Amino acid sequence: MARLVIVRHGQSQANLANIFTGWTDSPLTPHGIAQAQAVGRLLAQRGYQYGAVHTSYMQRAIKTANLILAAQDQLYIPMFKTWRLNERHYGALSGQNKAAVKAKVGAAQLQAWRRGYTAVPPQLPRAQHEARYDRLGVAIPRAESLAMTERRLVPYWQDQIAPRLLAGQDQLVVAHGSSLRALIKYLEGIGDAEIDRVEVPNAEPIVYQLDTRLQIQTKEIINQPS
Ligand SMILES: O=C(O)[C@@H](CO)OP(=O)(O)O
Repeated sequence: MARLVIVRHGQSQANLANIFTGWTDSPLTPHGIAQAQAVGRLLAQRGYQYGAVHTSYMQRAIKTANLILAAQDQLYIPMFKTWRLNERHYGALSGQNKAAVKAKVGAAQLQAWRRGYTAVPPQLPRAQHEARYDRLGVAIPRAESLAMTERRLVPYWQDQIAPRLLAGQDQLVVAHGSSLRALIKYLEGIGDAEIDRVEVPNAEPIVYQLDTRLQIQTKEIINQPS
């Protein structure tokens, strides 16, 4: 039996400004840094020890992971960074204010893009070049639905996270609202029509106890004391 701890990054500048983020590399706010440190202290109190930590190519997740590990005195553990844990790519919505988009397209369309499973946000006319992805040999998406996000995330789960859990090592995953919704959908077998009800707040760890076949034994959401 092994433990899987998943955490969404602390508040980013884009979160604070109510801006669609996606693959935009928005930094943590001072509040986001404090949230990440508080998560680390909470997990330290529980004495969790990880075999490895997995995070994305985005600084808000990488820094949150490091702040958590620092508070747990586990900065030494292996950290794996993968584009497959990146936030869902928000396409042409990236960088736009959520309230302004809602005023333009209406609440129902906004909700479909934000929380639906198959809705693809408006695509960028061409994929943006970013040096960090050059060596990966993958096409940067022009926009992603949650379903597309799940499809690119699951191979990483199968290749890198599941084998370590099966070996009995606890794992920490620090990622994003919708990349974690995709993982939760996959792990819990949530239906396509039900996933719109799943929200993953910043810096609120979810702890799964998994059996030797990686079936969920227990799920606990750890709320930070406000
Ligand atoms: O902007 C984003 O990339 C995500 C997460 O912050 O936003 P939303 O919750 O609207 O999908």
